[in-house]
Amino acid sequence: MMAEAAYRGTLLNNEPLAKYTSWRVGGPAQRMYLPEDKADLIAFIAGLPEDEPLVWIGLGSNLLVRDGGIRGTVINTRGRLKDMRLIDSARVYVEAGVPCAHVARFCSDLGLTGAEFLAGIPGTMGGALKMNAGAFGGETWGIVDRVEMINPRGEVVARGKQEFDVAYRSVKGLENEWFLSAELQLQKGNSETSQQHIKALLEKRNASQPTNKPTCGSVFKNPPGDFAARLIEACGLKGYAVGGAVVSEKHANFIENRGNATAVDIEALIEHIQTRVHNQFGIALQTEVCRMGDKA
Ligand SMILES: Cc1cc2nc3c(=O)[nH]c(=O)nc-3n(C[C@H](O)[C@H](O)[C@H](O)COP(=O)(O)OP(=O)(O)OC[C@H]3O[C@@H](n4cnc5c(N)ncnc54)[C@H](O)[C@@H]3O)c2cc1C
Ligand SMILES: NC(=O)C1=CN([C@@H]2O[C@H](COP(=O)(O)OP(=O)(O)OC[C@H]3O[C@@H](n4cnc5c(N)ncnc54)[C@H](OP(=O)(O)O)[C@@H]3O)[C@@H](O)[C@H]2O)C=CC1
Ligand SMILES: C=C(O[C@H]1[C@H](O)[C@@H](CO)O[C@H](OP(=O)(O)OP(=O)(O)OC[C@H]2O[C@@H](n3ccc(=O)[nH]c3=O)[C@H](O)[C@@H]2O)[C@@H]1NC(C)=O)C(=O)O
Repeated sequence: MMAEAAYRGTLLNNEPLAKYTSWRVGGPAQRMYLPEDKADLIAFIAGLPEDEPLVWIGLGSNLLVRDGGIRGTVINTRGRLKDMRLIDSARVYVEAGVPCAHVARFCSDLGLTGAEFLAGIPGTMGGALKMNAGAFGGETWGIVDRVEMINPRGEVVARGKQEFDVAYRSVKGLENEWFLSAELQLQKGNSETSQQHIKALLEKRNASQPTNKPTCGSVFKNPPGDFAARLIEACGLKGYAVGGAVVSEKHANFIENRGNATAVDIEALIEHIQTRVHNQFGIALQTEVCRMGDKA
């Protein structure tokens, strides 16, 4: 590792990850780096051995970290890389650690429209770019113009949207590069209308999803032409539990941690659901949630 004086952020050893994931499960990170700001993160990565395994996390709202934890260095942007500013009339610069909800609010306050759908997505902009997070007809890459990325040598590269192969909850073209920031292209609109839109979307979401429970959102992607939740409910799996992990009674594509779930419980429940849906409907559900780390 590099000399301590060379960076301004915080380096933690053997840091438990459960408190950084919305499911509240996961073993320790061998090392975790909390950068002071973007320049500090670039310097930190440039100073690492090129073969140091790097894993990035934002708000951990789409992560299943296994109980054995993660080897190498976890870059945690939560509460860091949080600059956001208006570039010109309808363009916004946003760093990877900014929560999606803050982007939605910032844009609506400025009378810019297009980012309202981000309001209820409990992740960072970095996670939203990686996942092409979307809701209620909006998708992250629908409002992205260009991004700034970093590679394992600490080199920063500007990339245009056309360099990525973007689809439903999928972004290809990211080999060994991570997001530092994005430039969003919004439309001029009306602040009050945007705020009302956000309110309506949050109400809709709270009515159908267990937003106050520890979950990772939708566990599975929707298969073409159908809904994972419909299939899981039709298999009679609402309320089905493995250890502390249970299929939500409110929304069948959500798995709740009842308080004492382990990653093993959650993975076993995921596999059980896949088997049951496959046996009954012949459909192989694909996970949306990102699984990482070692088994305990
Ligand atoms: C209650 C609830 C509701 C949800 N609703 C939605 C929804 O409506 N729509 C939706 O799409 N998702 C939804 N999600 C899932 C989740 O919020 C999104 O996928 C979100 O974009 C994840 O962001 P994050 O910062 O938490 O990423 P994390 O979970 O921390 O990481 C997710 C992935 O992104 C990678 N990553 C993180 N930061 C970076 C970076 N800077 N550069 C490169 N890779 C990075 C990680 O390595 C990992 O592979 C929901 C989750 C919850 C808990
Ligand atoms: N704690 C739990 O049991 C659950 C947590 N989660 C998710 O886990 C992550 C960590 O939560 P927590 O430890 O409570 O941290 P915080 O409540 O401190 O939230 C961290 C950031 O996430 C934003 N956020 C929190 N909830 C939501 C939401 N429902 N929709 C949009 N943005 C949200 C917050 O925005 P703002 O500053 O505007 O409040 C804040 O910027 C968040 O993504 C949270 O949504 C999901 C389900 C259950
Ligand atoms: C939460 C996420 O994203 C969400 C996003 O918030 C919402 C709103 O746009 O639309 C998707 O959910 P979804 O497809 O389950 O949307 P919903 O409208 O709740 O349900 C779809 C259908 O499934 C049925 N349904 C839903 C829940 C349930 O328990 N049982 C059931 O049968 C509903 O009746 C409806 O006909 C995204 N999920 C996926 C996998 O695409 C996420 O990705 O983590």
